[in-house]
Amino acid sequence: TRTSRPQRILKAVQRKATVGDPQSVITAIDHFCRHREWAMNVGDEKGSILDSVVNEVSPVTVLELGTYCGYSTVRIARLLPPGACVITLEFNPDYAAIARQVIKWSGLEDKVQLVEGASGDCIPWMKEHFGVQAFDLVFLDHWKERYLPDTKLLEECGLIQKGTVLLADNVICPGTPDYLEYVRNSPRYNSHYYRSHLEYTKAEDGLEKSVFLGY
Ligand SMILES: Nc1ncnc2c1ncn2CCCCCNC(=O)c1cc(-c2ccc(F)cc2)cc(O)c1O
Ligand SMILES: [Mg+2]
Repeated sequence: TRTSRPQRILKAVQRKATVGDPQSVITAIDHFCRHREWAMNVGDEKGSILDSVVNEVSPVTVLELGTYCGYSTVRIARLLPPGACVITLEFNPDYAAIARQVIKWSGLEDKVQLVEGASGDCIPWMKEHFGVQAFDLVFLDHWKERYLPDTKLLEECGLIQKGTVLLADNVICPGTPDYLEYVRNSPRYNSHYYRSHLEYTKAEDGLEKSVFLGY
């Protein structure tokens, strides 16, 4: 097919959503992915859980690993008060280009910093480049085998401090067994599993919320 799936998702947003209305962007993507073409957005069911965690934490600085088309970036940014922001890392330049347009359509570009690069390369530069002290919330939604090494990297870089909340997508499907084992058995995390479903399907999946307790 001539266009990519992310390009078709952007088209659905431009056709169905209202500029400056984040909820209409979210609704347009969910409708397209439920009725036209499945895509790996966190989706509406897990997205509601994400919303509740964002509201509970009311973070000032958020890190998102894995932007894709910007669906969860918009979900997070729309709930942030003025002065708060989400830094989102995307490895794939084609995905990043689409995400920038989706975020712009939602009118949330002032609350979002999209960085193109691999998590392992970018995380060590976070403090220096973005003046981040520590993240209040980290949403993990990138390569599933990178969840654990990147969590350890965030700890080593001092970007996770007492009270930082990690929220991980896909801990069942596709699954992140080594990450789950780590956060559930570490004395330095308090973990809770929010049972849900893989976006737009009946398959089980869920989000794991882990609060860092400090050293
Ligand atoms: N900054 C960075 N650093 C490292 N990797 C980076 C990155 N930025 C991007 N990536 C590379 C991530 C590529 C996408 C990751 N997400 C996934 O792979 C994913 C897959 C499914 C899925 C489930 C069942 C199926 F049958 C098929 C697929 C569902 C999901 O919700 C998923 O999030
Ligand atoms: Mg995911």
